[in-house]
Amino acid sequence: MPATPLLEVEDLTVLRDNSSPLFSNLSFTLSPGEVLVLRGVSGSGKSTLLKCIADLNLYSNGTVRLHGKESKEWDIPEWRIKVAYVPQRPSLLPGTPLDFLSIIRSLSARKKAQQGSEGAEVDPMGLAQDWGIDKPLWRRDWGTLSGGEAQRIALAVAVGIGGAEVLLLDEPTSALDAESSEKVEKSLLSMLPSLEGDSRQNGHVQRKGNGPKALIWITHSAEQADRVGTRSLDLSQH
Ligand SMILES: Nc1ncnc2c1ncn2[C@@H]1O[C@H](COP(=O)(O)OP(=O)(O)OP(=O)(O)O)[C@@H](O)[C@H]1O
Repeated sequence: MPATPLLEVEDLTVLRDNSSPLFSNLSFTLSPGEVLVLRGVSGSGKSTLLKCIADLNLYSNGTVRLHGKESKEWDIPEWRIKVAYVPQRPSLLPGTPLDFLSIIRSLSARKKAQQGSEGAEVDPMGLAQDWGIDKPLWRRDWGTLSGGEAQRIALAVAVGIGGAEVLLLDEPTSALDAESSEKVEKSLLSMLPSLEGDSRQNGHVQRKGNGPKALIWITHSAEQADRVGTRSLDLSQH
């Protein structure tokens, strides 16, 4: 019997307001170590697909499973942590990044206490600092941060609180310069587990396996898609 996939999307259909499908009967699976790059013209439904997977958007048909279980079989905080959506514009969040980190930490601490698990953790503030974010920025309102600062902080929180198995990245480096973007790419890839028996795993990055197990990554850059992806899906064709 084949092993249960890490993430499984089956026959997912989302309708537009006028009832025509945005995409229909979309199916794929994701294994540990994979980076699925989502491509497609603007408006083809890439963000909507990530939000459906994160259970933040309704869909008219289909199933999403993590380790063989649908979101309703997990409790919601657990699903939010394990299948974490990192928005394209985190600067729309209320309060400061530090407030946000405390809320997420209390949710995940409660969960871990219930499960008695520790889980590998990367310090979000340390990680963000590696990406050029000084500590005082965590005390500023999201709305006062630049797009690139907010993106790096939101990513560091998603990775750093631990427990995220699939990270859903909505153009995570769209506001960054090329150098910062490649730094973020390398550290995200380095946290993945290795993809067994597969040569498409961004060979130059040493994998430590201390972070999320797999990524789904929206990008409009063909170069970035080549650098990070082990596989790609073009939503314009669905
Ligand atoms: N809440 C909503 N209500 C109605 N329509 C929506 C909603 N969210 C998204 N849409 C529409 O669904 C379509 C897909 O949007 P989505 O943001 O998923 O596209 P995308 O491929 O991520 O685009 P981009 O590359 O521009 O970010 C668009 O036509 C958008 O206007």
